[in-house]
Amino acid sequence: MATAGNNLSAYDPKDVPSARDMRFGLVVSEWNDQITQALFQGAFDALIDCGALKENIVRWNVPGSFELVYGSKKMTEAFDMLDAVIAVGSVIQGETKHFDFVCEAVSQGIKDLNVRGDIPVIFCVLTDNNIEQSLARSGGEHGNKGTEAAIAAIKMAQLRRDAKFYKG
Ligand SMILES: Nc1c(NC[C@H](O)[C@H](O)[C@H](O)CO)[nH]c(=O)[nH]c1=O
Ligand SMILES: CC(=O)[C@@H](O)COP(=O)(O)O
Repeated sequence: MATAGNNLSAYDPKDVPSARDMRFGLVVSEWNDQITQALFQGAFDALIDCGALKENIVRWNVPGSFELVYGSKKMTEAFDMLDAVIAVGSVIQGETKHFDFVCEAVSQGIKDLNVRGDIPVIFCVLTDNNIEQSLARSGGEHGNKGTEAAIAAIKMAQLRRDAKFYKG
């Protein structure tokens, strides 16, 4: 099912582990900052709603979504006690094929960080045909992808902890 018909902001706190002792990094693209700021706020508010402390949330900005990969990589290296990183971006189709290359690079790059690294990096990057689709997914009619990303970050942070428990 597509996003349409799903509310990206819908979650039941009872189904989400407590984030009270978790630490999160958010790397936020400055391109389309009206959208990325709304995504950040959705993620931040959801983390707090699930028990995270403000002092345990760190934010870095990068110029564009292409730089989310490097920024997220350096964040995982800079703070070894982080439980998860959320990469926040908004890519909107323009006149050329540049959209395709940026989207491919950032999706593959973040995938690689998850495969090669230990800290989960959540893909909170909108890849839209137009600004209307972006607005609808950053607090509009389809909810906020930042909220969805925060819930994913908490769940993946807990999965990482569980995995370490079983590993011993
Ligand atoms: N067009 C968009 C970009 N383009 C910029 C790239 O992400 C990158 O910063 C530049 O190529 C320099 O390396 N970035 C977005 O996040 N969203 C766009 O719509
Ligand atoms: C995603 C992009 O890089 C794109 O918005 C840039 O616009 P254009 O393809 O018109 O140069």
